[in-house]
Amino acid sequence: MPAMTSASTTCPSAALASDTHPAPGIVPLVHIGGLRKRYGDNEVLKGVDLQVQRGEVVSIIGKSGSGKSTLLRCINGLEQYQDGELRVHGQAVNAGDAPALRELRKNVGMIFQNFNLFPHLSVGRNVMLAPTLVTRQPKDAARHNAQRLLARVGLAEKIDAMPDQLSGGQQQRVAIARALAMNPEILLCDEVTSALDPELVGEVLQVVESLADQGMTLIMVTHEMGFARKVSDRVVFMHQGRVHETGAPEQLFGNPQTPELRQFLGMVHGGAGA
Ligand SMILES: Nc1ncnc2c1ncn2[C@@H]1O[C@H](COP(=O)(O)OP(=O)(O)OP(=O)(O)O)[C@@H](O)[C@H]1O
Repeated sequence: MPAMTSASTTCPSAALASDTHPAPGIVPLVHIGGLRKRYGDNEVLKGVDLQVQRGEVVSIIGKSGSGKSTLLRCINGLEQYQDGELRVHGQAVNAGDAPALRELRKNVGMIFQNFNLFPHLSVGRNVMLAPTLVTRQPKDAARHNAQRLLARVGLAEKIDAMPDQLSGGQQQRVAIARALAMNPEILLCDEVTSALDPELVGEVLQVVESLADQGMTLIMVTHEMGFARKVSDRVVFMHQGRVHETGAPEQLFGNPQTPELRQFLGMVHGGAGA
């Protein structure tokens, strides 16, 4: 994980909402500028700016309804946006362009709150599905790859089990293995522990942390403040559809600059150590 610094939390003004600027010549893996997204009359993203560098671990926090999931879904092309720039790997993300989306999904994996495994397919077939369908990987190679990925999430022996034979934590770990099957450069994690019983949260966070340690670029929406503080290079606080404050975890949690962030941290876990 590269050490990221942010000027944003040192300047308590409009700069709070601005993002870290990469050194000249370094193209961010994800570039988001002035992104706007509406559902009908409800403008959910009101000009989001965010740059994510290769290998960076970014956590997005904020109140319910602040637009966190919508932002992730835009990055993965699951939602159309109305205005602004959104580029992954230098390529514009356009939810209406099916061939471009197929390419995007090879680079960007996503894990959802509710696992979204195919219930009628075995664990192994769930993991093999995208490589065999999208990149026409031969079945033997895909199964070998699935075995390797399931071992990585501690579930090698479950390759022939059905999803309903697994606990929620195990299902989520299969979902992570499935997301890794296309060898993505970026993993988007949308509240991946929210649907789990508390005793199953740790095993999933451990897998996510190991991916972070291995250099995976991660953008995570999370309500696990302690986890965000521990694994992130940078934390982004969203408020009312904008990036309101951003910075290194120790800055953001330890020295919040805006009343909105102070209030939010006060609401969750008594401030996650803030
Ligand atoms: N498919 C949709 N159609 C219409 N409105 C939507 C849709 N998805 C989200 N919204 C609205 O967009 C706003 C932001 O939702 P979003 O899920 O992005 O927030 P969030 O910050 O991720 O919240 P939470 O922490 O509760 O998941 C909310 O007002 C929500 O009702």
